[in-house]
Amino acid sequence: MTLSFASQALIDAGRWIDQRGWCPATGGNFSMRLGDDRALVTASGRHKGYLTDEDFLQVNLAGEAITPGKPSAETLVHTALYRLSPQIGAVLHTHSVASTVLSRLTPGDHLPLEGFEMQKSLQGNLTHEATVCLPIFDNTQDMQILAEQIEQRWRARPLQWGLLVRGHGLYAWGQTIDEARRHLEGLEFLFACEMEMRRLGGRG
Ligand SMILES: CSCCC(=O)C(=O)COP(=O)(O)O
Ligand SMILES: [Zn+2]
Repeated sequence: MTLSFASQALIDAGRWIDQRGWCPATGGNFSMRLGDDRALVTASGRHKGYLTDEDFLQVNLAGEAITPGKPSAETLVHTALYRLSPQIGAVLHTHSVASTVLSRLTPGDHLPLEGFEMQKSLQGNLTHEATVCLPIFDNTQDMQILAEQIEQRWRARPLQWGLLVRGHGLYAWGQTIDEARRHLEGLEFLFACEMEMRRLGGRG
């Protein structure tokens, strides 16, 4: 994976995500794996719709910057995911209204989604009849703690596709940037459907 391919892929993803309103007001952060031991991550505090080549830096998988700049405040979540699975090649973190609200409306540690054809947008999911369970973690400003909680839950059972942080947003990932984008878009569609079902009092 070359640096210029990765930064252009994340710039493109940022424009696309911004057009959908999923990263308002500098919210969100993105990364791509550059190899076994490093990743490219967005700099902290940048608007994700207007990223340029200057808005990225490299970090090792302990989350430490190895090129100049201040990495995203949430870098430790990205690097925890890269450590947990060598299959993960890209991570997109967004702050959509649906992920923020639905994660607050849902008690417990996961959001069940069932009965939607679009569950098949998530890798390995072949039917609307299975229940997709998306993990929810309580929000914290301590990224070390959040990263440890993710690692702990992953070791009990590997997580798939993404996770929600309550009242905060979604982390979606994939083997490639294209797969991460598909998981993000599929999950956002499912969240919007679930919100509408709850608003209308529907089931079935
Ligand atoms: C106004 S966004 C609050 C911080 C956050 O949750 C986020 O995703 C952006 O943080 P970063 O340091 O990556 O810009
Ligand atoms: Zn965030």
